[in-house]
Amino acid sequence: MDQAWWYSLVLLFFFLLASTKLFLLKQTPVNHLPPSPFALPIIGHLHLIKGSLHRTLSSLSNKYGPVLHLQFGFRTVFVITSPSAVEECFTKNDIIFANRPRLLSGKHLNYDYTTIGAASYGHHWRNLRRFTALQIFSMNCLNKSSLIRQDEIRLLLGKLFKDAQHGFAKVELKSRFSELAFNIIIRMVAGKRYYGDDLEDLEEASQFRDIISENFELSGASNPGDFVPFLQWIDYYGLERRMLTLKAKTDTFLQSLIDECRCSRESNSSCSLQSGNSTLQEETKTTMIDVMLSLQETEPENYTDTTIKGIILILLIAGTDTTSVTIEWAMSLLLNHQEVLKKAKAELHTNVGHDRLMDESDLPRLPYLQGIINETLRLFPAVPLLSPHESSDDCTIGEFDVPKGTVLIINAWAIHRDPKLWEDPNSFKPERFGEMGGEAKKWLIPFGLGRRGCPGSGLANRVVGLALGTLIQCFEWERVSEEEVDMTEGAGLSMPKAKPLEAMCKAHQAMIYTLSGL
Ligand code: HEM
Repeated sequence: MDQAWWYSLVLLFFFLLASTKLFLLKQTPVNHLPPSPFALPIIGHLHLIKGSLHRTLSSLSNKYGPVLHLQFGFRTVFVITSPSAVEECFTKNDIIFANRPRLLSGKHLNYDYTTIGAASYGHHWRNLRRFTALQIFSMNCLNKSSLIRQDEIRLLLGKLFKDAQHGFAKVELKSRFSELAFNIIIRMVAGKRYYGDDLEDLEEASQFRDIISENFELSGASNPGDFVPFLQWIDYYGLERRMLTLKAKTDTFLQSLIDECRCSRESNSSCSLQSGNSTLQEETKTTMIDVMLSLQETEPENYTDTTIKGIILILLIAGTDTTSVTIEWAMSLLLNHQEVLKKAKAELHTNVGHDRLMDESDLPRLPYLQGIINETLRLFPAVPLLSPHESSDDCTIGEFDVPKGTVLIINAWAIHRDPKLWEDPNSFKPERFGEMGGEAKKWLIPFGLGRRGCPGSGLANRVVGLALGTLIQCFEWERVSEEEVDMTEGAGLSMPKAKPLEAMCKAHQAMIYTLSGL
C-alpha cells in the first residue's frame, strides 16, 4: 500500500474518533459548555483562525458570547473576554488554571516542560518562582542591577546623539530598542553584551543572536501537530526536526556560559563583565549565573545545570521582545500625539531638569510618563492573549462546566478595548489613569493575573520607563513625513509593529552638554 493510502486510513480513523467524541459530548447532559460555532470533524474550529488570532477571537466572542467554547483539533479551548469570568478564573479557580498546555515547543525548547514558563503548577515551578522573586525581581536586586540598565541606556543615547547632534536626522528605532532589551537581560544574566555594531563580527555574539532568533521563530510558529496529533507523528512540516537541532545548539551555548562562569568562580573571581562603561560599580559584577551557581553548592537538587539553563532561556525569551516592542509602540503613539509628548517633556523638565540624565529612581515622580506606559500596554499589549493556561481539574466558570484539560485563553487585547470598561476605548489618552485613579487599572492586564502572572512586570516597567523618559528628555522627536506613523500590528510571538519604526530625532539644546559627555 502506498503512503497516500496510509494517510487516508489514518485520517479516516481520526475522523471517526473525533466525530464520536463530538457526538458523545453533545449527548452528555452534565456538560453545560459555553456557546460554540459549528465545528468541523478533526480540526474543529481551526479553519476559522485566519490572520491575527486576538482579532479573530474577539470577533467570535462578539458573535457567540464572552465565554466562548472552541475546539482546536483534540483540544478544548475556552476564550474569555468577560471581566467577571476572568475574575473567577484567577480567584476561586486560580490553582486549577495554573497549568500550561503541553505543546511541542515546551518539550524541546523548554527543557522538557521544566522552565518557569512551561512547567506545570507544583513544587518545581513554585521553587523557580520563589528563586526569581527573591534573586532577580525583588526591589533590592532590581536596584542593584539598575546600573547595568543605566549603562545600556547611555550607550543608546550616545549613539543617537552621534547621528542627531547637529540637527534632525532620520533614525531607525526598532533594532536599537531590541539591542537595548537583549543586552540588558544578557548582561544581568551572564555579564555579556552580544548586540550592537561593535559586536557584529564577534563569533560568540553572532552565534548567540542566531540561536535566540531561531528560538523566537520556532516558539512562535503554529504547530498543527499540537492540535492534531497524527501530524506530529509524521512531523509534516519538519518542525520537530528543526526544534531538536536548535535544542542541541541552545543547550551547548548555555552550558558554555555556565562553564565559563564556574571556571571563573573556581579561580576565585566572579564572572567577567563586559561593560560599555568602565566605571560600572563592583556590585553589578555578580551575575545571575553566579548567584545560581552559589545556590547549586547548597541546594544541588534544586539548581541543576538544566534548571539554570532553563531560567536563562526563559528570561531571554519572555523578557526581551515584550519590552522592546512596548517601547516601540509607545514612541509610535507619541509621534502621532505631539500634545502628549509635550506634556511628558514638561513633566520631565519640572521633576528632573536638564542638568543630569533621568534615572530609575525618578520614575515614581513621573505619573504622566507612567500613564503613557499604561496606555501603550492597554492599546498594544505585547502578549495580547496572555499565555495559555490549562485546567488541571473539572471546574465551573459562571454557569458553564469546564472539563479537566481545557485550554484557557484570556483575550486581554479585547478586554483592553471593551467600551463597557473604557471610555473612548480606541483613543490614546494617558490622562485617563490620572483621572480614574486606581480603578482605571483594574482591567489593565497586560502582565496577566493570578499566580502565573508575569514575574518580570517590575523590571519591564523600569526598562520601558527609563528608555522612554530619557529619549523624551534628551531629544526632539518628529515623524519622518506628514503621514501618521502606521500602527498596523504584525505577526510574531510578542505583538510587533508591522512596519519597523523610523523617526526624525534631534538632540535637545539643553541636553547637549550632558549628551556629549556620554
Ligand atoms: C512589557 C513587557 C512584558 C509583558 C507585556 C509581559 C507579559 C507577560 C504575560 C502576559 C505573561 C503570562 C501571564 C499569564 O500566564 O497569565 C508573562 C509571563 C512571564 N513573563 Fe512577562 N512580560 C513582560 C516582560 C517580562 C520580563 C522583563 C521578564 C523577565 C526578564 C518576564 C518574564 C516572564 C516569565 C518568566 C513569565 C512566565 C511566568 C510563569 O509561567 O509562571 N516578562 N509575561
